[in-house]
Amino acid sequence: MDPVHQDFFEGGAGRERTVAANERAFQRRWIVPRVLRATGDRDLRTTVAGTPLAAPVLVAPTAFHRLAHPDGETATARGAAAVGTAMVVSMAATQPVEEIASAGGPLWFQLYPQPDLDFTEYVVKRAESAGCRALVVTVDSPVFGRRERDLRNGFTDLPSGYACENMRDAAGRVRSIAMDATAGWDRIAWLRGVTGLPILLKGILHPADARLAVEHGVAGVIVSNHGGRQLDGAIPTLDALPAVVAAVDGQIPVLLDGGVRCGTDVVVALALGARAVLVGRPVVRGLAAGGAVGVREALERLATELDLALALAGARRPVDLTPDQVVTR
Ligand SMILES: Cc1cc2nc3c(=O)[nH]c(=O)nc-3n(C[C@H](O)[C@H](O)[C@H](O)COP(=O)(O)O)c2cc1C
Ligand SMILES: CCCCCCC(=O)C(=O)O
Repeated sequence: MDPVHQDFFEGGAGRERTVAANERAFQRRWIVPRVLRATGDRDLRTTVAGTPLAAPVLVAPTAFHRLAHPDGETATARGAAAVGTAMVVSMAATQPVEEIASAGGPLWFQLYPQPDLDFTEYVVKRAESAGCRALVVTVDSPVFGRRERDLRNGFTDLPSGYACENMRDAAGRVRSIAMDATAGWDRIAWLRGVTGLPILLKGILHPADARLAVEHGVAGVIVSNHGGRQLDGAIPTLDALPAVVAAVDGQIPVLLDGGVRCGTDVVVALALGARAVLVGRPVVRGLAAGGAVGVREALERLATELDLALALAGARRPVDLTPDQVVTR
């Protein structure tokens, strides 16, 4: 991969403290296994916002897949479909959502709230028509994070021949993605009025925001700091998870992303109350290494490791894990 593009995929905001801390937070957790629990007949399946998943690991929305592999987002979707999980298509995808949907697996669509409401509605309807089953609204980006690597590399736009294909308006012109610092909770109420799709908010870290999310009728929250690409110094997602889980009090599912790298990480997040996790960079690395097959292998490896870790931790199903099975040292 072009090292400039690799820096885009791997990098984060500021001094990348939060990027590193997301992974480190998992290193500080230890699993306390239960025994003699008859875990022979394991079942990894779960359902989130009406979408059945073969395992509680989804593909996080990440931008610009054609820079990682010529087959782009369609290859990622094929890899996700092969393992029976959902891909969240980024608003900054480099292929049209209709084409990505041809892979056949379940898709959700990620949206940055745009200041132009008519255009926002147009994009949402397009995702709906393409068959997306949920809308993931990214709420941690009122402005764009300062990505030092990209600034150093002069990477400010897509190379010619690439575009954010889901930002085309009705006339076929590609709009720039705006970060809308004017958006408030009323925007979520407005979105609920324009789509029947379940809405999940991505980028929740504070328990008070989790409660507001419940009050605004969303179908789920994703505890996320955008993989450390927005607010450097933001709390690692695993550290934020327990308070968010307590705040929603079982009323809606809580998902988590950031730093999930292996099956035992998934076990820890599930035990602390996440219904499922999403993975960003591991999927992009799989895509860069081997297209759809690379994505499939990255996701398969996580599912296989999760299956093994569940058995060894004494759980037959993800819901059998309990918070007392994780300690922090
Ligand atoms: C290269 C890259 C591009 C991303 N693009 C988006 C995006 O378009 N929309 C979004 O909501 N989040 C985006 N994210 C954040 C991811 O959805 C996710 O929160 C994060 O990658 C999870 O952390 P992980 O990479 O450690 O798994 C991006 C992350 C990366 C690494
Ligand atoms: C203004 C371009 C938006 C691309 C956003 C992709 C993204 O969220 C990221 O973290 O990178």
